[in-house]
Amino acid sequence: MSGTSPALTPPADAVPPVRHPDAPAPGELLGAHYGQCFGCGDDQPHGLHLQARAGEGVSITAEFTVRPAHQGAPGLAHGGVLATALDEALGSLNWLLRTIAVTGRLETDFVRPVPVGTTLYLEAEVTAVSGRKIYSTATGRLGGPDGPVAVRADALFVEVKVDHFVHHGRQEEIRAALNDPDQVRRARAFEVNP
Ligand SMILES: CCCCCCCCCCCCCC(=O)SCCNC(=O)CCNC(=O)[C@H](O)C(C)(C)COP(=O)(O)OP(=O)(O)OC[C@H]1O[C@@H](n2cnc3c(N)ncnc32)[C@H](O)[C@@H]1OP(=O)(O)O
Repeated sequence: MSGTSPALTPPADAVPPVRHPDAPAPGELLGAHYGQCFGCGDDQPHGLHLQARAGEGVSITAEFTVRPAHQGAPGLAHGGVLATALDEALGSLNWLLRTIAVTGRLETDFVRPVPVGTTLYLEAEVTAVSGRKIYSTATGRLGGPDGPVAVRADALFVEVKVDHFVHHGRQEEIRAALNDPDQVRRARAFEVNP
């Protein structure tokens, strides 16, 4: 069974997404938005270490290899881990729009079991934008970019200001992120919609 709930159907006044002129070129790695991010952070030992690559338009590709630490059932990936990989892939799209946004809603279909050792080939794209609301969709395929779909997700991200993190996050991490010597990562986190 699959389908998208009405909350994830763009309204009639939604417009196609516009790739930012300074977005990374197709084929370029996006890099992490925050070193400690569970989805993409290089400095996060427990993380998924997802590396997204810019595609055409407002799309990305990424690969995620399921490790023993990601199991739910014996030998199979935990669904929550797969949803995290999809969430991260979808979240990375916002860098191509140069918008900071957080996941408001994420609907996931688990179509096939994903064994440990498998590499999931993820593709994600923004489909529409309506004010602060960003609609996007993603798939994860087994064995290669043209392999069978194992997971898919539709999402609504909501644009926020940097204040969102300053108000809700812990001061020590915010300060560390502001002082990050990696200028691109700092720009991704804080300078896109002052
Ligand atoms: C320190 C480093 C910084 C890093 C920066 C990069 C960060 C990247 C991180 C990436 C990590 C990976 C990604 C992650 O894991 S992001 C982490 C997981 N997500 C969150 O923590 C978000 C928590 N939620 C919120 O903060 C608020 O609820 C938000 C900000 C989402 C909205 O509250 P806000 O008060 O601002 O706005 P609003 O309530 O007026 O809503 C606005 C519009 O949106 C519509 N709507 C809202 N929710 C839903 C829903 N569930 N279904 C359907 N629609 C929904 C709503 O109807 C309205 O529509 P309309 O009436 O206008 O038509």
